[in-house]
Order: sequence, then structure tokens, then C-alpha cells
Amino acid sequence: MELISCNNVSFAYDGNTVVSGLNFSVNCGDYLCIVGENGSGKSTLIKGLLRLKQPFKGDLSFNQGLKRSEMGYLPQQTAVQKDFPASVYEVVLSGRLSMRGIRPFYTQNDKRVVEENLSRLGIENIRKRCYRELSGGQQQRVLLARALCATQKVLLLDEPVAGLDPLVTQELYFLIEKINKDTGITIIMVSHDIQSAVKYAGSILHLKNQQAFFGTAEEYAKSSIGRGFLGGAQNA
Ligand SMILES: Nc1ncnc2c1ncn2[C@@H]1O[C@H](COP(=O)(O)OP(=O)(O)OP(=O)(O)O)[C@@H](O)[C@H]1O
Repeated sequence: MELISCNNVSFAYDGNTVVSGLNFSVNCGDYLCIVGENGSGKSTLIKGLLRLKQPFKGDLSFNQGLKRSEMGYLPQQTAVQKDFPASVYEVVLSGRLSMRGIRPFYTQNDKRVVEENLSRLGIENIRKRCYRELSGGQQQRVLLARALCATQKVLLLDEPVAGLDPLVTQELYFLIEKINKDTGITIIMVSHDIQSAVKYAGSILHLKNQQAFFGTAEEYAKSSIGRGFLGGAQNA
């Protein structure tokens, strides 16, 4: 069932188009990787999917009543976020803020969802630790648990493994794959790690300021653009 559909969509800043010709759809339970070089429009599309930016042209529609507040988001990590002075528990609990609305307190259900996600990400035992004292891999687990607290439908992940060592990167990919398979949550991930995108994702969207490819990961690996990019990644 189609959850998100994008028909001839372009995005622009001040009338200058930065990405165009977007024609793709995301079904419930899909695992989509968005790839492309720096400046190709990936983050702009993520802003569009989060409804923080309107398409300049075309039609971007969200089906099955998918609300913005039902999309969990793990942003690119900034230096300020890495230094956030709160406990692991507080950071994960803050994922329930959008559900809380105007209620001044968290409910038992909010706390139950937090426990579920602390356990799912294997971080129950570090719940009292200060977030900024954790390793990069632990911080990403905490942010993933936080994003999961906000959704049962879609997770948007913007370069979740950037800056992590190979072992921690693998662990995070396994976790994301498990979440997708066990819970059916749709994954939309921006990544520069093409090898892993092809390995783990079901479909690939390649941007070059326009849509250069959309199809299955298998088709992408066989395509000339995919082979070119994979070759480039291998030689990088
Ligand atoms: N707020 C903005 N105002 C004007 N132009 C912008 C703005 N944000 C991005 N752009 C431009 O839009 C284009 C696409 O940028 P975007 O950040 O979406 O690319 P990206 O693929 O996510 O890049 P990266 O891999 O470096 O994160 C770039 O040319 C960028 O300079």
C-alpha cells in the first residue's frame, strides 16, 4: 500500500530549482535509501518529506492518514547535538513530545513506549548516563530510540552512520534492518555508504539534482549509474 507518492516534484530555494523530476513512491514496510553526491538534493527532499518545505512544482502526497507527527526523524548529527546536557532517558522520552501535544505531563503509555525502545536498542543499562559522555555509536542508538518513540509508521534517517567506525556501523545497520523486519516500520535513509545501501535497502533513489534512478537495490547494482557509483565508492 502506498504511503508516500511523489509525482513530478521539484524543490527550489528563492525560485531556483535545486532538485526536479522526482517520481517515486514508498510503500508500507519499504526500506528506501536516498543516495547522491553532496549538494544533489537529498536533505532538501527530506525537508519535503517532513513537510518543512513545500514542493515548488508537482504533487507530494501522504496517504493512509500519515501525519507529520507520526514520522520519526533522526537528523544529521551536529556538534551542538553531540554536546546535549541531558540523560539518555530524558533524550529518549523527548521523542514523545509531539504525541504529548498540550498535555503538561507524560502518560504511563509514553513511559511504556520509552521502555520498549530502550530495550529494543539495548540501552536500558545506560539510561542514567549523560548523553554527551557517550560514544558516537551509543549516541546514535539513543537518537534512534528517540525517533522510534515518535512513530509506528515511518523512520527518516539522515546519514545515521556518518563518522562511526566499521564495527559500530555494522551494528547500527543490523538494528535498523531488524526494526524494519520485526515491526514493519518503513525506513527512509539518506546515505553516502552505497555498498551498504545496496546490501540492506530494498529500493534506491539516486539524486543528481534530478531523479537519476529509482528502483530496487538489485536493479540499481546492475544499472550503469549504480555500477559507476559503486565503483567510485570502492575506489574512494
Ligand atoms: N536554505 C537554502 N537556501 C538556498 N539554497 C540551499 C539551501 N539549502 C540547500 N541549498 C542548495 O540546494 C542544493 C541541494 O542541497 P541539499 O542540502 O539538499 O543537498 P544534499 O544532497 O543533502 O547534500 P549533502 O550530501 O552535502 O548533505 C545545493 O546546491 C545547496 O546549496
